[in-house]
Amino acid sequence: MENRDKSIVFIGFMGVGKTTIGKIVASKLNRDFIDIDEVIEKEYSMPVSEIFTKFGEKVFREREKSLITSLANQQQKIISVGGGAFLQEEIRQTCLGSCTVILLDLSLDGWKDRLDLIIDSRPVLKGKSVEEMEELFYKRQDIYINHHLKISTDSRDANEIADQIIDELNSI
Ligand SMILES: Nc1ncnc2c1ncn2[C@@H]1O[C@H](COP(=O)(O)OP(=O)(O)O)[C@@H](O)[C@H]1O
Ligand SMILES: O=C(O)C1=C[C@@H](OP(=O)(O)O)[C@@H](O)[C@H](O)C1
Ligand SMILES: [Mg+2]
Repeated sequence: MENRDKSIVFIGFMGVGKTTIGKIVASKLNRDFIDIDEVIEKEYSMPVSEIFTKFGEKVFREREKSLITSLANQQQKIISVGGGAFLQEEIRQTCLGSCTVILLDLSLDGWKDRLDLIIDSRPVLKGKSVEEMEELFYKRQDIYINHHLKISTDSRDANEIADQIIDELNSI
């Protein structure tokens, strides 16, 4: 598949802006946008946090895997996956092999400034101390190492970041 036909997959830690920026990039490129969490929430008619409590994380992870692996081969989609999706080897391999994977990067300090916005809706953060969240933040960076393009999002608004992504996509 030509690079320009490949779907784009946004990865990165929860709260970096995958959903927000993916949506803007899709709209600017006039492409379909798929947020995996939103699809699963619609299927279950409940937020991810409730899916975790009622059905367990394993059920969520299985659905996340089947959706991503079936969408990754489609052309020209813009897909935002949850921050934990790349924990699964099969998801990583499929996305890296078939799509352009863009890592949205954010410093720990930048991330902490956003914590209030996400704390109530991310079950993985529930009940964790700041130290435990920091540990998770650094541990998760290992799964994001493999990507095709990395974009820093510190102190920049989502629209500006989306424009940079579109510029950089033209040069790969
Ligand atoms: N570049 C940005 N600057 C400031 N706030 C942002 C930026 N990108 C996203 N946000 C805000 O951060 C929160 C998490 O964004 P979201 O797109 O849901 O992240 P993710 O999908 O990576 O978890 C939202 O409240 C969103 O409005
Ligand atoms: O990192 C994770 O394990 C998760 C991230 C969330 O998505 P965002 O990265 O969009 O917040 C969502 O999939 C779920 O709460 C689990
Ligand atoms: Mg999201």
